[in-house]
Amino acid sequence: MSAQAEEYVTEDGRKIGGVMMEMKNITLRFGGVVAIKDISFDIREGEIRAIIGPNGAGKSSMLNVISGFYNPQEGDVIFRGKKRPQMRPYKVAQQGIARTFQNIALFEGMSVLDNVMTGRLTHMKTGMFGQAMWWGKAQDEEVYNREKVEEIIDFLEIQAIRKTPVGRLPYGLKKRVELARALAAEPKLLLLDEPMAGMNVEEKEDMSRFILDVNDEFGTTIALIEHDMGVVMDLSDRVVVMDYGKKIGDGTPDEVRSNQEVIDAYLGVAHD
Ligand SMILES: Nc1ncnc2c1ncn2[C@@H]1O[C@H](COP(=O)(O)OP(=O)(O)OP(=O)(O)O)[C@@H](O)[C@H]1O
Repeated sequence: MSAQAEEYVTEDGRKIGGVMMEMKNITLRFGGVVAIKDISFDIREGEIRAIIGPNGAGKSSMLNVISGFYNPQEGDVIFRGKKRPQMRPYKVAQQGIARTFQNIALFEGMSVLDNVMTGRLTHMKTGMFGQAMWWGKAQDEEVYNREKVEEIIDFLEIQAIRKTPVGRLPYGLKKRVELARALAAEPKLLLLDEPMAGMNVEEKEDMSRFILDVNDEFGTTIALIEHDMGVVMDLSDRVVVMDYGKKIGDGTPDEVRSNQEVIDAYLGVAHD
């Protein structure tokens, strides 16, 4: 556990609040494979929290538990003080949790704008029937959703490509569009699965800046999986380290860097 037990302000002036999400004694099995073994950790309001570890350590499985995609066989997920019952991922999304994927999951034939618009779906109240019956209200909602989406497109500096089909974009920009779509949901907790994977140095710098800006500007809490240790140590307030489904480290970047078990299992060995 990290030294910071109370709310605190980071060196760069960001406010970290109380516990937003608590993972308590989580165990997740796939048949005979134990992907997560009795892991507990928390995510605090406003922080950037990383999950690191070697391939197959269970990081994606953990992100999928947080997003409600997998239900652990044991343990509790506590969100803002309440135990979360087993629920479908779209219900979890409605609670304010959005994510991006390790392998980009966008609609390649659709424009950037339309892709980002799909991120608003959790906020749309009227639906198609309502739109037919109650045209005025649906139209107001559409205008509001458009404004939100345009705001995010400006924020992530993708105005110039807003009409471009996503399939034509280079990899780094697709990753940014995926971030835009997740942000369009106005999440309280944003989950990023390897946001830097496959990027060159310049693209990584851009993505790091956007992640920090999102956290700073919107106060969004962020949990991310990432293999680039330079990025992880620069961005994160605290880091959880997993190995073979177990938690072997948890703390500030400095604490984790000097943890011998973490060095032996991960930091001291070459990885992608
Ligand atoms: N849907 C699944 N069915 C069966 N086994 C799975 C499934 N998903 C993950 N596993 C297994 O669970 C373990 C943890 O996998 P997971 O993908 O969570 O690790 P990871 O740390 O995210 O790895 P990577 O860094 O390679 O993405 C592995 O042994 C993996 O083979």
